[in-house]
Amino acid sequence: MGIVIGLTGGIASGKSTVSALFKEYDIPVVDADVVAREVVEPGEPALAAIVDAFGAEILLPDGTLDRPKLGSIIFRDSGKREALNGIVHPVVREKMTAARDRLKPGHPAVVLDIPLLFEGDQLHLVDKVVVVSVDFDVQLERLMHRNNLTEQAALDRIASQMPLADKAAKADAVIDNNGSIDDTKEQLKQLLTSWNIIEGAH
Ligand SMILES: CC(C)(COP(=O)(O)OP(=O)(O)OC[C@H]1O[C@@H](n2cnc3c(N)ncnc32)[C@H](O)[C@@H]1O)[C@@H](O)C(=O)NCCC(=O)NCCS
Ligand SMILES: Nc1ncnc2c1ncn2[C@@H]1O[C@H](COP(=O)(O)OP(=O)(O)OP(=O)(O)O)[C@@H](O)[C@H]1O
Repeated sequence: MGIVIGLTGGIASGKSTVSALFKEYDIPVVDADVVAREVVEPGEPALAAIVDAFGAEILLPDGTLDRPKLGSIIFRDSGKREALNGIVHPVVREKMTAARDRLKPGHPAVVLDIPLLFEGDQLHLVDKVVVVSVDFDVQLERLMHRNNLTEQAALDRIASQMPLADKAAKADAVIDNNGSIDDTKEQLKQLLTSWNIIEGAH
């Protein structure tokens, strides 16, 4: 029976980057962001609930969710963010739990990549928590660059989450992703070795 690792961090701190490194060890990763996209596809009940709460103008002409528009609303307004979370999170949690239970028996470790693991009180889903951490200025720079955001929009997104340092303080292990990908890869290898998930020579 595999150990369930909760992978979290701040927005753009490098969770997807570290997820890809876990996969190199054949450790399966279930990504909450991917699940959260699936549950709002056209025809899904969560999309209908979002339209009820935010109006039909939250849809693109083809009936799919206008993600940049919804993001520009909810990252600036905590009440609206809570309304969206209340619609999407229960469905995501149910699907993450099912994926975890399906994968756990066949693998030495399973990773649940959950950005809001702490904020959403989802610690009960996992056995250990790994936080991917970066300094604030690196996070801001990478976020602005990756999402092509203004500084203010990037600051709003960062402020909508628990401070990364608080997450790091609560983690079982912290991966420092300020340096190169190779530095990060080496830290993951050390961690998986010390938790007896891989052998040192791997
Ligand atoms: C607001 C939405 C439409 C914006 O979509 P967009 O494509 O721009 O961003 P994406 O989904 O790729 O998320 C990027 C990152 O934003 C952060 N984030 C997303 N939603 C939230 C939220 N509700 N609160 C705080 N941070 C969030 C996470 O770090 C996530 O990794 C989308 O993020 C969404 O539907 N969010 C609600 C669901 C959710 O909480 N997802 C996070 C994991 S369950
Ligand atoms: N060690 C690194 N050196 C340079 N760039 C990096 C490094 N790690 C990640 N990045 C870049 O920083 C950005 C954020 O990384 P990534 O997408 O992995 O973060 P994330 O935590 O998964 O983000 P989100 O919370 O939005 O899902 C990406 O553009 C990625 O290519």
